[in-house]
Amino acid sequence: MRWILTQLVAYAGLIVSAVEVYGRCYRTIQYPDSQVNRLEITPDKRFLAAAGNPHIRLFDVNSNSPHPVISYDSHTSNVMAVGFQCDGNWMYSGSEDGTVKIWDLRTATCQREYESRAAVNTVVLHPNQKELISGDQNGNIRVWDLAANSCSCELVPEVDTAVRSLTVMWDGSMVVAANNRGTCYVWRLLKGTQTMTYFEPLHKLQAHDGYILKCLLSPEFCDPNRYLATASSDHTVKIWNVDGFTLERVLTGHQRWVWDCVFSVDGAYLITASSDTTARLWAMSTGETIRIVLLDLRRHRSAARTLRSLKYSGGSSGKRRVKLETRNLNMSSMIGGSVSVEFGCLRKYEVRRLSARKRSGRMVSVRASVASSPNTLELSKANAKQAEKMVRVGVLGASGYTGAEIVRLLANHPHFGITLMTADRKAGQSIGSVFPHLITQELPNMVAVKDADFSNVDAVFCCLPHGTTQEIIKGLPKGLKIVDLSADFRLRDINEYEEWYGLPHKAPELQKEAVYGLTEVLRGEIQNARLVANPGCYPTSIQLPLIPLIKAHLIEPRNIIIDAKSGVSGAGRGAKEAHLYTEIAEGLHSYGITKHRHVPEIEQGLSDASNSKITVSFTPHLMPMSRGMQSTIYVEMAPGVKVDDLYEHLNNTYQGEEFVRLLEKGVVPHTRHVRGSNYCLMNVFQDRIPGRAIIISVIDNLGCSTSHCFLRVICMPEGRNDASYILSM
Ligand SMILES: NC(=O)C1=CN([C@@H]2O[C@H](COP(=O)(O)OP(=O)(O)OC[C@H]3O[C@@H](n4cnc5c(N)ncnc54)[C@H](OP(=O)(O)O)[C@@H]3O)[C@@H](O)[C@H]2O)C=CC1
Ligand SMILES: CC(=O)N[C@@H](CCC(=O)OP(=O)(O)O)C(=O)O
Repeated sequence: MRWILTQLVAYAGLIVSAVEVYGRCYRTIQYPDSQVNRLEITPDKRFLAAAGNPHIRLFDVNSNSPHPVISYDSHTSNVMAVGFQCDGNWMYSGSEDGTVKIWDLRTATCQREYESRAAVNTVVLHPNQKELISGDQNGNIRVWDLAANSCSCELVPEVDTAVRSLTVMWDGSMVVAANNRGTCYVWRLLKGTQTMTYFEPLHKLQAHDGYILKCLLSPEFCDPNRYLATASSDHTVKIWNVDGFTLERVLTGHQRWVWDCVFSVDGAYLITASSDTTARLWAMSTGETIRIVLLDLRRHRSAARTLRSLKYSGGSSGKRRVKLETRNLNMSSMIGGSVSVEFGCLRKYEVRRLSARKRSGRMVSVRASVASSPNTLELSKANAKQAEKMVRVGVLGASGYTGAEIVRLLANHPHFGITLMTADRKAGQSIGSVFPHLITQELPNMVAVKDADFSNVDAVFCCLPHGTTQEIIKGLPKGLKIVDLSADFRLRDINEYEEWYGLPHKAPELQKEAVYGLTEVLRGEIQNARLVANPGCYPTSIQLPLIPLIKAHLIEPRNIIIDAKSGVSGAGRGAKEAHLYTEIAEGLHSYGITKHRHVPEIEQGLSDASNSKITVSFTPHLMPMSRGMQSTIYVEMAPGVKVDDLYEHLNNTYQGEEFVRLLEKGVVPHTRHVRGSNYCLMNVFQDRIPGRAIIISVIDNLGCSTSHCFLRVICMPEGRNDASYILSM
């Protein structure tokens, strides 16, 4: 038997590696400008579709050309689902942009588009080839009747619980939807009178405690036995007997989330793919692992999202089966998300005959190429515990104020493990000895940046002083996702950086790819960025209220006056005379008047919002408090605009945002109310001078700004609070 594993890596760079069962990668295809979420092979096995962001690209399976044959370009966000009509005449896709599309394969034109109104996570084609079924992030399942060209049915099994995966029985008799709460909903599919297919509720199955990332019904050749496989974030895959939905087996062995699974054509095997960087082949008869393939992620440690999906390209598509062409178990691969394993497709009788004749040979071949286990096994005990988590994080500058804050927020997080921490003067020390509140955490000791090993790191928080950061980031492995807390990559114009920071820019090339990490404003761009420049504390508190008001032309872009105050921790932990207790306590003072380094950052963000150059008067003050920040902003309203309009607009803008809150009218935000939190609280008041308004915005400089783009998402409510979402941020 020969398998092909195809592996996709989520971030820029490598995407598809095809791996034979012998463990040898025989082809790698680059998809340099996006992550890849899903792969699928055409029914004729000639082309591989890779769903990225926001495009889908088709590669010739049998060619060595690194270039796609064609690109499908009209989605505007991550494409999460892709598949083909059984004759390969058209392709369907579903995207986080909230649409399901149908494409003419040859001309790459979008023939139809259906609005789902929420990010689409999964789409399947009914075996009748006439209905698409989609599942979305808000928990809706919709049936799109292709003949009527409309949505013929809408089901909401659990409100606001993301539908992660859908699967239809090969004969079109049943559909299963799996969700983020570990629940499967099963419907019997009946021929409808008004609509093509009628969904009759059949069963509700609490399959896992964690998320179900993939559910899959067994193929035709498995009959009369029928199984449902569910792959979960709890590291297991469960096999359910569809007859009564009793638990048949629990497949244990993966060390991290299991993203995908696929049955062999005869249903005798299951292949699973996990973020532990392995794919496993399981015998359905015993539930044992026959083979583990280590997917080569050495260069792509950041790709926890990598091993998303396995798919089996052979077999039937219901009654209208795809052309069956191979006699032995050759596979034309396909994938979804990241990994695809493929067996060839055989007629039913051929499978039976072959499995009887060749099974032993197949087993030998499989056993012979068991791969070694991942590097995580070599880690120390503390590290190993952290490395088991979904995303492995390195904190550079963990002995500083912001670094410690990130360690505090991540140390007990279910999906994030801290596998590396660095310090400068404190290199060699434990985090508990520097910050005793972290003494109970099992974390690795801090090391100097030059001694850091990034082989078990997926993402890095760089909490180093500005000026030191550019060169350090330049030297980091290219596959890492980086959130830089310093100011070193915030200014697009490097001349401005040099002018305001008085330093030469040492990584102009990297500057071009850096994305400014103000989540509420630039979430889409941040999702695709490798290097995110976390906003400064003052700019965070100022831009969050002003950007929406400027964009909506509710305030004048001139005469903006900002009076801002910061706690002393804003200056970092390094010893400076100006920050001694005796210099700070019992008084306040202004600093950086007209020349504070945050001015160009604030003006950059506001100018982008207005599409014209905005200048501001900004004066920061140091307050005798350890943490907290207030910006009091005086603005001129546009003609005819009232304070209530500003209020309503901010209210609407931030309604869906967890961490930005507009207080009740008249309520004054206090820095004490946000201490230790991620929140930005704001309010808007009428000035006594007609036509002017006063905006007050408070944050915790160490909480809100430190953690702005990344941690805000980590702390998102259920549904978005998962590592895959964060890695795609
Ligand atoms: N404080 C705040 O409110 C905010 C700060 N920021 C930015 O975040 C970054 C970190 O700030 P903060 O945590 O306050 O700073 P700290 O001074 O508290 O910490 C700096 C960290 O960097 C390490 N470090 C210092 N110099 C070097 C060097 N040359 N090479 C390698 N490591 C070094 C220090 O190690 P050691 O302790 O061993 O010397 C320490 O771990 C800064 O760029 C800051 O501008 C961003 C948002 C808010
Ligand atoms: C009190 C104090 O000194 N604050 C710092 C800013 C702190 C901050 O968070 O700015 P960055 O994110 O750019 O480091 C200052 O005024 O320079």
